[in-house]
Amino acid sequence: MGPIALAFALAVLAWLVVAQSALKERWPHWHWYLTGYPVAASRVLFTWRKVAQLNDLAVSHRPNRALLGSLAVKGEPLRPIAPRISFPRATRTGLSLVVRLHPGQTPAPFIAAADALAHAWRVHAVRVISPERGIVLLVATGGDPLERPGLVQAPAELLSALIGVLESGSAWVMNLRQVPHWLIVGATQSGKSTLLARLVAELAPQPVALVGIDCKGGMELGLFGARLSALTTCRGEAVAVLGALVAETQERMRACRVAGARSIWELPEEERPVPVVVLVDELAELYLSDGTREGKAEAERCSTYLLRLAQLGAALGLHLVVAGQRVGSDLGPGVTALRAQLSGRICHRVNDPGTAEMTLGDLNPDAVAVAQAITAEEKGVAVCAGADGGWGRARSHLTTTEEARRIAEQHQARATELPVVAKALASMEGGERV
Ligand SMILES: Nc1ncnc2c1ncn2[C@@H]1O[C@H](COP(=O)(O)OP(=O)(O)OP(=O)(O)O)[C@@H](O)[C@H]1O
Repeated sequence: MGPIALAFALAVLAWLVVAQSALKERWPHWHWYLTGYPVAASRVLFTWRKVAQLNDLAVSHRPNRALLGSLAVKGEPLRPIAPRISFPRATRTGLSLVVRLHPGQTPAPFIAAADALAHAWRVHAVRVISPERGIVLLVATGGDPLERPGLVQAPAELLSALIGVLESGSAWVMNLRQVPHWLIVGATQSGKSTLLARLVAELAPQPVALVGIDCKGGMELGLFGARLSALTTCRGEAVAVLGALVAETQERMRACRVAGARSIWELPEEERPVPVVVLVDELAELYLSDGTREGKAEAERCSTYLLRLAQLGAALGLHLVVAGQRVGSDLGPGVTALRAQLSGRICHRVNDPGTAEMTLGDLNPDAVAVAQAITAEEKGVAVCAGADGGWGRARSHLTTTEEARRIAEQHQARATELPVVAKALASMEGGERV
């Protein structure tokens, strides 16, 4: 090959490399269709029989028992047959294929083999769905969809917030009417505050009162001060506000009883009190006592009030969103009881396995392992679990501090006054706190 031909070949190669990385950056799905899909589809077709046999997905049509003289012997029949699969179909983020189950098979062994399939096909993950009896759909995702999550849409609903994107590519929505209370955990710099900022930005335009409890001096929630109906910056104030909110639940209960309603949502619209979302940043600040008698009493009162709000709040339009770096029974006996009431769970990267276990362990042990695998680079990535037992990885949309402040100021007219809370805070300023 002459030097000119060599230079030309190198130039073409360099151009291909640049074009491919530009394609990956700007149109990732086209990059996948042209380069990733053909390779992955061939792997699926060439490896299916072997992978099915190794993972007990293949069955034999012959019985696994036979008579040997007067003895019945049981064993593994030779030549098990892998279930039939369709040709892998390309999707925007991966591929999918249909498996027709043999009689007697169920989707369970396919679910157990999902990880082995992902490794065999060298894809990010394989999900197993059974859309109809006798059929299993294997959906493979080529790369991690949370690395560069696209923008998604969700219908606007009262008390519902579009938080980000789920691993499946669909919208990650926090709907407080469906799951009334949430626990959010994550180590420092994992993305908790960004998630809270996103939640405030989504709730700010809605007719909802927001109460901030931020005992780290109001450094995090203070940004949204303009849109908050109340903000407490120390535990003394938090006790007063939480106590006032418990009194508010009693008042709402009385109103419901008089009207013969079982929740505020059954009251006529003009009589319905405004829903309240209480945001707590750093749960530990409310629970840890400084050893003094007053400190202990304050922590106990916080714990009792939070538990009371979590128990009664759902039907009365009072919702808790509690965030913290660590959650463990060492914070106090009330923490485990509170966790049981917070049915929505979000676990970012955590420093200790105990916190992941405490957040997700009672819902799904597999979710704990996935949460522990979140790395420090995956900021905003979390495992999210709802009341229905379903869970998955997700990533919040990045809402900057500046954006959140701007949205809060834009909607400050919606910061409804809560008279009982204002009274409790005023009485503190007037006397107890000095
Ligand atoms: N969804 C996201 N996508 C991209 N970057 C994110 C996302 N969420 C958070 N980050 C980035 O991660 C960094 C830390 O986020 P954040 O302040 O929310 O963490 P945190 O858990 O609240 O930390 P701390 O407890 O120290 O306040 C920020 O610089 C933010 O830009």
